[in-house]
Amino acid sequence: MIELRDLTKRYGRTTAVDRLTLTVRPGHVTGFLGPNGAGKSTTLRLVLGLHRPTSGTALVDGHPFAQLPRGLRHVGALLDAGDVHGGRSARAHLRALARSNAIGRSRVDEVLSEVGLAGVAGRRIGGFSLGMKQRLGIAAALLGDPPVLLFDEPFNGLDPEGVRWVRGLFQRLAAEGRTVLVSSHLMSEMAQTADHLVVIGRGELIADESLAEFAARSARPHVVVRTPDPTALTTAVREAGAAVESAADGSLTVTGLTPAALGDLAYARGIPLHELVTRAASLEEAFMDLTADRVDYRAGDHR
Ligand SMILES: Nc1ncnc2c1ncn2[C@@H]1O[C@H](COP(=O)(O)OP(=O)(O)OP(=O)(O)O)[C@@H](O)[C@H]1O
Repeated sequence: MIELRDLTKRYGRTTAVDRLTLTVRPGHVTGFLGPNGAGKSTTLRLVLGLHRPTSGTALVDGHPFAQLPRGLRHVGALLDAGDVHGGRSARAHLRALARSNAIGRSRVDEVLSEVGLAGVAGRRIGGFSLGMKQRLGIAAALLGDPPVLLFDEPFNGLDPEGVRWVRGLFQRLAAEGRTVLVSSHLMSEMAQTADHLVVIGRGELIADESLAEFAARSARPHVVVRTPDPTALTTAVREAGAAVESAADGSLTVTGLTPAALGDLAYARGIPLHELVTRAASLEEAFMDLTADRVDYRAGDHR
């Protein structure tokens, strides 16, 4: 279990993490989401004791990580897959980690085959692709068979087969009763990976709930209509206080009216409708809505 209490980290005038209080529970894959610069990596680094909090606490199974001896047996983490000594072989890299954490040598070959790198165990890491480095980072996280695992953007550089494998691995680790926290800035990745979501923006907690609750709470149903008189319908919808957007295929997407209200409105104005369907907002849209006013970096934003 990971417990954050009022966790705050400031770098000069930037507040990267702002009074974050939450509990990440075992038995779940928890997706840790937020736009670029939201504070995800900083939070993971605080949990691992790589940075000191300005205030507040981060506990792993009741203790600050730095106080846990032989850390890899308590927490496995993949932070930056590129941050490894390129001159070493994959096996030598993992053996060094195993030695300093009092983990048996045989475990190295076990995790190498688990992540699919057994065939290249003797090759220099410097020649590895990004996807192979991600697999090596995952092997390092698994090395100590820890109850708590943290992964920062683990899908970077993985091919579709790799993505599917990582998803299955996370789900298995959670089913074994471990705490699995996975950061990403892409909701679409998390929708198929996590069963619980923690969303932050500008260092603050925005949501902490199951994937199903997130979808239900944030769903903003749209009604998609086709009419031979889109101009009249657009005017009518706007006069009714709802929003409407036209698509390249000629359809209109209406937000803020039920299908019945929209049908009645068109009937009252004598506007024929040729199609009327409801469409749930995607999780990606729900995420964008939720974080819209907490995005630091937006294309076309001149500040
Ligand atoms: N060492 C540091 N010194 C100064 N500012 C920092 C440092 N590390 C992070 N920050 C700032 O803290 C904020 C949060 O950054 P962080 O990397 O934790 O976000 P993130 O959610 O992981 O983003 P991304 O999805 O882009 O990786 C950003 O404004 C960043 O510029």
